[in-house]
Amino acid sequence: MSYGSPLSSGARKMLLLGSGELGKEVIIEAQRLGVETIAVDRYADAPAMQVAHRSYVIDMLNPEQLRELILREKPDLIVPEIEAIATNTLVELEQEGFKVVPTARAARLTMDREGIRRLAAETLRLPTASYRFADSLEEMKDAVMELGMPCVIKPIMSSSGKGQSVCGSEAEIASCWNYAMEGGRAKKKRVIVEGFVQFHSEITLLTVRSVSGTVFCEPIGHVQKDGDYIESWQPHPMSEQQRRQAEEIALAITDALGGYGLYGVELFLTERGVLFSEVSPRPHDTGMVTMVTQDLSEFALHVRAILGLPIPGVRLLSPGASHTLKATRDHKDFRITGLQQALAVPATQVRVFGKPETRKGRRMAVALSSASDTESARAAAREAAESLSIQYN
Ligand SMILES: Nc1ncnc2c1ncn2[C@@H]1O[C@H](COP(=O)(O)OP(=O)(O)OP(=O)(O)O)[C@@H](O)[C@H]1O
Ligand SMILES: NCC(=O)N[C@@H]1O[C@H](COP(=O)([O-])[O-])[C@@H](O)[C@H]1O
Ligand SMILES: [Mg+2]
Repeated sequence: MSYGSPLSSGARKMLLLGSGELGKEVIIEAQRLGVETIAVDRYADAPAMQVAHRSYVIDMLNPEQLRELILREKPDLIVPEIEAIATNTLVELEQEGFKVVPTARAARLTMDREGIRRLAAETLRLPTASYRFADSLEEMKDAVMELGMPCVIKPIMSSSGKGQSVCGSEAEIASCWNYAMEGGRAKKKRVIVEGFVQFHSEITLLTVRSVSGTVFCEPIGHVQKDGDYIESWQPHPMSEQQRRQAEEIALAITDALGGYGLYGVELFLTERGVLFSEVSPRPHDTGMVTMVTQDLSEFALHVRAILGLPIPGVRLLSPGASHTLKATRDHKDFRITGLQQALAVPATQVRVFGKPETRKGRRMAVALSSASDTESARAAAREAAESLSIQYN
């Protein structure tokens, strides 16, 4: 394989659909290999746009706008960075000869919770939480009564916990439905109701499919609040049996989705074994920790894999942890403070995403620490993240 310099006629062009903090790191890694990068999102000045060669603001859920841009740019690689994309258009474009990462089908199936859950639980027979789908408050009531409480209600199209709630009593059913309707991103009024899993811990198993075969990273443990991640660490201690089950599940789901790229397989570790939760066909937020733990971060691995380059192995260089900084209100005029104190914590780095606006609960930065053990790394990353704050003017 050979290609010219970025912006020359022989350049290898990567177009990223979604331009958040994860995409920003993907673009940086692609540029390190001399790839021309184009960032796309629904709003201007998104993090990845700030480091790409050029960028576009479009409604990525609009099939015409998406097709028009891709035909204009003719990228060598189309790299979905979020779920909210007109994925049927990606399927068509793939049939027309474009390369969608890892595959257009993987993007389509993971775009909504129903596609991936039915593939995992019904086709592949992987163990998951019990679940039902519902299209109205009435149907949801029946599903909740059938599965029992507590249960978890999620819009079928949402991410980072948006519109997700735990229903603990009959009196809460209507407010859970309303919350899901507000938090879902598409017009679809459909929810998944899941039995509440009493897990000991939950992990992300980063799984890379490349020309060299499938490679697993060390498991990443994480803590979520309101459906969104707060801290993660690597490696997470697991028994031999748990590790075997986790890898079997990850191999089954990633083989079924196919293509080259890095997948984030989310799993619950429970008394009755390892359960599949969901999978991202792209770098995972909890995997930002790999920027300080591995020789190749999850972003470097994704880029290598999708370019068709070899990945002979991944080395964990040190235990490490990440801890997020989240905004507490919606604002346009703000400053991030506390870097002085945060970076005084030994073996610690910070990524400030550069998002143009805050929203309540929006992730704005992350602290990353390495240490001789994960507990010390967690304490350091927490201390650094808690030193940071957002000053709203
Ligand atoms: N059935 C369940 N039982 C118990 N906890 C759950 C269940 N489903 C989800 N959770 C909790 O909520 C978190 C977020 O859920 P999920 O991953 O389905 O949402 P998401 O919006 O897709 O998040 P993201 O986009 O960040 O991956 C999980 O990591 C877990 O902590
Ligand atoms: N759990 C998925 C996830 O973390 N996705 C990351 O968050 C961005 C959206 O952030 P925003 O909502 O703050 O714009 C996405 O673009 C991606 O980088
Ligand atoms: Mg998740």
